[in-house]
Amino acid sequence: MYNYRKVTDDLYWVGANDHRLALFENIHPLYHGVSYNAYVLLDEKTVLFDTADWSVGRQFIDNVKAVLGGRPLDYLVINHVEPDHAASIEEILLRWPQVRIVTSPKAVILLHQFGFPIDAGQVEEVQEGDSKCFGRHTIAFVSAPMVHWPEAMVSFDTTSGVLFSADAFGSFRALDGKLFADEFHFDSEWLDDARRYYTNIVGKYGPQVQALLNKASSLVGLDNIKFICPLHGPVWRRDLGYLIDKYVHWATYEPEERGVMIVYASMYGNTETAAEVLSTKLAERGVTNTRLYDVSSTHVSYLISDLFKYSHLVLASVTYNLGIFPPMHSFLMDMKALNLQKRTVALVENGSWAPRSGALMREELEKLKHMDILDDSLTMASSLQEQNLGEMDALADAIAASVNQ
Ligand SMILES: Cc1cc2nc3c(=O)[nH]c(=O)nc-3n(C[C@H](O)[C@H](O)[C@H](O)COP(=O)(O)O)c2cc1C
Repeated sequence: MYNYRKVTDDLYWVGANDHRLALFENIHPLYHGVSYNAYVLLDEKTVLFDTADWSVGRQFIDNVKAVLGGRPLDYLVINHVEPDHAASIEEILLRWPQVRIVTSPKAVILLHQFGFPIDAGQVEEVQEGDSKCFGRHTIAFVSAPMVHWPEAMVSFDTTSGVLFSADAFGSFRALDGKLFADEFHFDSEWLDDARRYYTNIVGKYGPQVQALLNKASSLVGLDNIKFICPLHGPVWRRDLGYLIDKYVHWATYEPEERGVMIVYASMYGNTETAAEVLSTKLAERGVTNTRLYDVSSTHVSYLISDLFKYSHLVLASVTYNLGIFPPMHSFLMDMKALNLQKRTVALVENGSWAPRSGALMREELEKLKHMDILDDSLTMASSLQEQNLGEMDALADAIAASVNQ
């Protein structure tokens, strides 16, 4: 049974929701599912923008057929070839063999690599600056390299102001029958999923996202964008500035809020206690926009997401066989892989015979850009003791002063 949604008078969402996938990209946990979005434009010509993951292929095809209502499918525009969007291409070609494919040259190479059987004769390659008229609507194509794959492009309908944004502006979480961001309480229901999606999937490519935002501004004009139709998550038709502002923060690695993320690594609870005591002391100094995480039981995608949100970070770690506690080391490696920068960091180390974690974490943090590592730190010997409380107070003072700057 079809279940499509009308976006504008002649544009339809024909995607579908997946609630069964446990790990997105086989890495990132999904507790609220994910949507795979595709769109059909009914102009003089009919145009499908992207397809959907194989897992929702039946629903997707039902939706496309229902919207076409017996009309042929004339064009398939492929903005992004990642299999969670391109997997159903073959199904489209089998059902509408005369369809013509409009995509970037790099996408053609990847389509062949993935074994999606496109015929050279049915492909129309487009470059940045090209546009194509489908009747009433003219679509301009803008390359979006490494947002987040090399072949990615976005398509802008110069007639209706619809930006088909590929994976840009996407989000985890299924749509569950709704579609538009204004049909949700986005801030409370979606923002964390949208941030966790961007920071872990696209976060490394801040400069490339900034380049795309600048192109959208110079080539298209942000005021001319009336709808944002991403490949995951809600469609935006109002308050686009809210979403673009979030992207500007995330792409430039500027924190959204002045607050403190305390991430601890502890085996027997002593370092955990120290992290709690620090959080208490921060609260007593009026710093209450804080979050406390156990690095062992929090999936790193959530830690990365909140690190893009908050201005300050405390890393409290045991020493483990003369090294950093492995889950804490993994978190540091993920920060580096995602180009994380521009944060103020405080360090707490614990060790029972040769504490080293603080120095080792500092070494890793110094490899990141624009990280301000506070001089004040704390070294514990197995557990927090009376003689440590002076250092702990000084550390809390230094963090509070920095947050309140
Ligand atoms: C397997 C293991 C390896 C450890 N390796 C070191 C080490 O190399 N150097 C050190 O000073 N302490 C070492 N410790 C002690 C811890 O760093 C820490 O002091 C102790 O676990 C208490 O902290 P916790 O209660 O937060 O786990 C180790 C502890 C364990 C269980």
